[in-house]
Amino acid sequence: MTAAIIDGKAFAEELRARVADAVPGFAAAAGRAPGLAVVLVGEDPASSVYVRSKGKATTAAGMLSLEHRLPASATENELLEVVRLLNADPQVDGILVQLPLPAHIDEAAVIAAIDPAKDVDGFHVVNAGKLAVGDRSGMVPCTPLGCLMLLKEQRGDLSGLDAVVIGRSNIVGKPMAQLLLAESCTVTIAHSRTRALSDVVRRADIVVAAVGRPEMVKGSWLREGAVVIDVGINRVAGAEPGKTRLVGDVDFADAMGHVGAITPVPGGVGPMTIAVLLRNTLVAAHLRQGLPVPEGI
Ligand SMILES: Nc1nc2c(c(=O)[nH]1)N[C@@H](CN(C=O)c1ccc(C(=O)N[C@@H](CCC(=O)O)C(=O)O)cc1)CN2
Repeated sequence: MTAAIIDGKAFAEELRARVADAVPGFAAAAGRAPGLAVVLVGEDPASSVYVRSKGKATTAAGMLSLEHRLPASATENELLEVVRLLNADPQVDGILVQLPLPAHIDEAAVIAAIDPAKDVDGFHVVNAGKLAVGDRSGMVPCTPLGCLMLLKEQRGDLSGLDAVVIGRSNIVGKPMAQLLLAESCTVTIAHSRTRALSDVVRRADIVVAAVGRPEMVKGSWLREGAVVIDVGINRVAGAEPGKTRLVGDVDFADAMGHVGAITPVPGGVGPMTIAVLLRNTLVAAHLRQGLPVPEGI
C-alpha cells in the first residue's frame, strides 16, 4: 500500500485565501481591519521565525499586525502589563503570547491574564472549558483545529472511528482529543506511561502523534489504511556534517508502506497552525463586533 500524502501547505494556503477574502467585509462593517498582536519574550531562534511568519501572514491577509518584543530578562509583571494593555486596546482582536516563555515566567499566569475573547490561541481555561463541554462559542487551539480540518478533508465523516492521540499537552493532545470526541470518534489519549503503546496505536483508524520524539512511531505500529497526522517538528542531524533536517514523530518512510494517508514534516500540520491563527483572529473580530461569523472559514 502506498499512502496518500496530505498536503497541509496547500490546504493552509486555501484557508488563508478564504480568510483574506472575508477581511474586506469585516472592515466595511466595523470601520477597521481585524487586529492581531503577537508577543515574543527573548530571542529563541525558532520562536523568532514563527513570530515573523505570523506577522507577514497577518499583513498579507489584510489584517493589522502588532508585534511586541521583550528581552529574555523581562519580568512576569512586565509581560502581564503588556497583556493588560492589549486587552484594553480596541483595535486588537487577537492576542498571542509565543510559547515557550523563559523559565522564570509562569506560563499559566500569563495565559490566564489574556481576555478569553481575544485568546486566539484558545489556551485560556475559559476556552479550554468551553471545548470540553461542547460549547462552540470559544476559541479553539490552532494546531489541533488545523489537524481536524485536514482529517475531515481526507476522511469526511469521522463518526465511530477509533482515534489515538499520542501526547497529552494542553496545547495539542488534550484539545485534539476533545475535538475528535466532538466528532463522535472513540478516543484514546496515549502518553509516556502508556503500556504496550504500539498495540494501542495499532487499533486506531486515526493517529495523531504529538510527543516531540523524532520518528518514534514506526510503520509496524500502524493499522493498514490508517490516517496519520504528524504534529512533531523535530530538528535532527542531517546526512552531511553540520547540516540538520526536520522530521516528525512518525517514521515517515516506514509508515508510507502501511497507512492510507499521512501528513509530511515539513509541509503538513505546521502551515495549518498559522492559517488557523488568522481564521481565529477573524472569528474573534466578528464576535467582538457582534457581527455574524462568515461561512466557510
Ligand atoms: N502561542 C503559541 N506558541 C506556540 C504555538 C502556538 O500555536 N501558539 N505553536 C508552536 C510553534 N508554531 C507557532 O507558533 C509553529 C510551528 C511550526 C510551524 C510551521 O509552519 N512549520 C513548518 C516548518 C518550519 C521550519 O522549517 O522550521 C512545517 O511544519 O512545515 C508554524 C508555526 C510552538 N509555540
